[in-house]
Amino acid sequence: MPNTKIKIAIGSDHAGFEYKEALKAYLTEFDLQDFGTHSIDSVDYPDFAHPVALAVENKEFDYGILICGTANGVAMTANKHQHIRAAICWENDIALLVRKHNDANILCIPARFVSEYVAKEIATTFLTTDFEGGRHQNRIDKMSC
Ligand SMILES: O=C(CO)[C@H](O)[C@H](O)[C@H](O)COP(=O)(O)O
Repeated sequence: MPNTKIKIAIGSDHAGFEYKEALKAYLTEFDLQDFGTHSIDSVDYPDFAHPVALAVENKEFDYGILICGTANGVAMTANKHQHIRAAICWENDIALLVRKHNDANILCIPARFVSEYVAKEIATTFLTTDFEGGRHQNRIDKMSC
């Protein structure tokens, strides 16, 4: 039987490590691959954001999830990659809209500013909401410079 689960690349720095572990345990209906980090020892977020973004850019994974303290470092790093639309989400409706309107393909969670409950809610919404297309596709087409 083929594995039809949605494939997710997940990564974090030390600030996001505990939420990454919680999401791995929670998102059991998805096929998650952990790109690290693997402890709370201090690390540099680009060392994890680049590999996750590259894996999504290369279409090896459907979506990415990146977690750091504010989510800004991982988002800035991931958005350096072609065809990556990494979106910082801190509440559920934003996760909904970055999928519906922006076709975001990497979810960035600010671990130091949202509860674990909200992080799980955001991740579920992000991974189960479809892009609306239409006028939003036109706008995405204009993003590249
Ligand atoms: O939030 C961040 C900046 O975008 C980073 O992800 C880090 O988590 C943060 O800078 C870590 O700070 P620390 O003082 O080294 O723990």
